Amino acid sequence: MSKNNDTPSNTPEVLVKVEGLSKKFCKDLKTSLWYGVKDLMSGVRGSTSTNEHALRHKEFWAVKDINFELRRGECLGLIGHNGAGKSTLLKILNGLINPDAGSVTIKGRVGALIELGAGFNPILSGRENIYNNGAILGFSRKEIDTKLDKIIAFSELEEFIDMPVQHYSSGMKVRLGFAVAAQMEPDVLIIDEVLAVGDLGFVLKCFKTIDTILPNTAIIFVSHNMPMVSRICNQIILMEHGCAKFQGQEVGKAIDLYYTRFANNKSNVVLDDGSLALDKIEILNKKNINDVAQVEWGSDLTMDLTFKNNTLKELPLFNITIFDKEQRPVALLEPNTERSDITFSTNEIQFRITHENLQLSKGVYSVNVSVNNMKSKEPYLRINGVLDFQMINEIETWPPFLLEANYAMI
Ligand SMILES: Nc1ncnc2c1ncn2[C@@H]1O[C@H](COP(=O)(O)OP(=O)(O)OP(=O)(O)O)[C@@H](O)[C@H]1O
Repeated sequence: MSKNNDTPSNTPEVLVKVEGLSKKFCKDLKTSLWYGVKDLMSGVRGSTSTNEHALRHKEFWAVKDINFELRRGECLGLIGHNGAGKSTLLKILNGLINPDAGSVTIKGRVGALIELGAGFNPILSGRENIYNNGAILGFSRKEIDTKLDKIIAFSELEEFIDMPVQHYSSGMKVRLGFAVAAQMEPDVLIIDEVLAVGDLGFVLKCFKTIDTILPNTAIIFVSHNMPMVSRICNQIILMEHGCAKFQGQEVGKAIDLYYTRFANNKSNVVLDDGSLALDKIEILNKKNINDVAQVEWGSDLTMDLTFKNNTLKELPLFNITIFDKEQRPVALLEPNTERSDITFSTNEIQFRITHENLQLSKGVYSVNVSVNNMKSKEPYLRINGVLDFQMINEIETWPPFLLEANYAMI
């Protein structure tokens, strides 16, 4: 199949077209087998006893009415909670399972990296599996011969290439799988979460390869790793219980929605020696929507904190850290000193903390508070996730800060 097979208008051709795709599963094996027998019998009789769009007792939609088109040069990210239906959708696309409704049209060769080790014969060596997989992709033995060295070199498995794949580690299987899938120059490349088990060096190499092949390939990428998704995808489907909850090219918006689903206001006391207890923490200049405090980009972040003082005789040190949605610390609010304006009594400790012009980029953040002895740094109290807040801004960005900038002629 030609790689420069563009439509006359010069828009890259559509390589994947998915229309009304749905797949239902049954929660119970016995019932599922019984439905299977019933369907088989009605198939033999030539009647259709079931409506493919209806659910029977104990059935549920693993994938429900998914529609999209993907062109050469585009990368679709599939994100969503565990069990949302991402892998099922990929398996339908790869022809591993049949849908109950809808259709899939794929043009060209499909390279897939779906389940770890799937597609490999465990008793065959890495080298033999390369030939097997190449043949499945439609390459002749001669064509595979010409690509073999490149595939082995990419996988960095030279030493182990004649060992049975069943003795490979998870990372080694992924290396071999990705090397075959990518080096065979597929028209459509399907990648499931499997990249997560590769080491950093290999993942970086995979990204570089994806960048190289993307102009000629349509890629479908499933991941829970949002930095990876934002790095390579130009469109997203956020799946929830089989359905597309969000679909479009606003990658940042989809990622934001994904994170909001996991935001919770449950705090977690990880250390408490009883010296003091947090009574109240509140963001002041916020808009409250759906229980999540919203802070406008560029406005001040002001929080009031009140602690019940049980035994402390001297002002402690307060560390307030802001974490992003991946639980990476992104900022520490400058700790207090002995001279800071803090109400300190034998019953209560109270203060207002302000950071002016907060320029964290759009997204959900959480706040951790730790309290230590001012001099010895001995810990009294540490609470993770005391509150969540959402930065709001029109500009979608992935980097943690969106810094105000002035432009001038020079
Ligand atoms: N063969 C099957 N029989 C019955 N139920 C299945 C089968 N395969 C998947 N499911 C169910 O379908 C739903 C979707 O599963 P799927 O593996 O597609 O989710 P996912 O979004 O890929 O999840 P994860 O993020 O955990 O990989 C789940 O409830 C799962 O239990």
